[in-house]
Amino acid sequence: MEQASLRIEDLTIRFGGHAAVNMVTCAFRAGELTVVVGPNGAGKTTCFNLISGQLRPSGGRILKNGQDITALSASARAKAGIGRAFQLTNLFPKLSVLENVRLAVQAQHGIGPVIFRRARSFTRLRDEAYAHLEATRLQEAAKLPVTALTHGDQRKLEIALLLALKPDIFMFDEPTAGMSVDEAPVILELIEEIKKDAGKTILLVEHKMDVVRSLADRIVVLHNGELVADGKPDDVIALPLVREIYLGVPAEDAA
Ligand SMILES: Nc1ncnc2c1ncn2[C@@H]1O[C@H](COP(=O)(O)OP(=O)(O)OP(=O)(O)O)[C@@H](O)[C@H]1O
Repeated sequence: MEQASLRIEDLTIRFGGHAAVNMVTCAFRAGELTVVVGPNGAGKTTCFNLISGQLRPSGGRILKNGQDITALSASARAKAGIGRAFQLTNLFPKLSVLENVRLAVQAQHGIGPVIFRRARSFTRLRDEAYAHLEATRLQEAAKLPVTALTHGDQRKLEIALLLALKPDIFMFDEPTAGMSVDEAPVILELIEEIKKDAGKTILLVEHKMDVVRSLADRIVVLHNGELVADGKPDDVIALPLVREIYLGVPAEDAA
């Protein structure tokens, strides 16, 4: 069988006596979009935090392309290709949207935030940054300071910054949360675009069932920190256990 691009084994974290993620084992493959679902408090975000390195597990391990990355810091994991769309905290608020993405592109090329000696390389980096703004439909906001962005545009910028890092594993935690009905489809189309690249592995935490159905190749269900289902969307959604715990309806009443 094809080697998983990302594998978690017996992943566990306890807060006090409570296991927020409990012995979760799961493999993710390139070319596959897995949606992680589960009720509030199921452990989805905690699981993401463990994979991206914001939290250290109490037990278990994380492998990327067969290499154990459990001991790596969050930034080392990002460099290793694990890309997570984050709330915008590391931005330069006085700089424009384009400049912020350009700095991310520059960092990905291993160039620090230095004054440019060569106009040509500067132009190349800026063009690359602009392409990410086009992909996220942010080109009209290119010159705005990041503080002037609407909530929806901030979420798009998170994804533009993620694209700049060129990860091979993409992690999105409710990417359309708080977006208007006009804006959400842009993000979903963008995720569809990323999905076309067979080399990319995508993990998505999502509550909205229409989004889950339209994007998922596979669904993993967490409940009380444990993995309770893992499989093809139709099969998982049809499971009585999933209908009860996730949709909150007895199986016979589910539409
Ligand atoms: N830093 C922490 N300290 C203590 N408990 C925590 C911490 N982080 C998460 N938890 C607990 O772990 C459990 C899982 O939380 P988590 O946020 O991962 O759930 P979730 O599935 O993402 O829920 P939601 O859909 O509401 O975002 C919850 O009981 C939560 O209270």
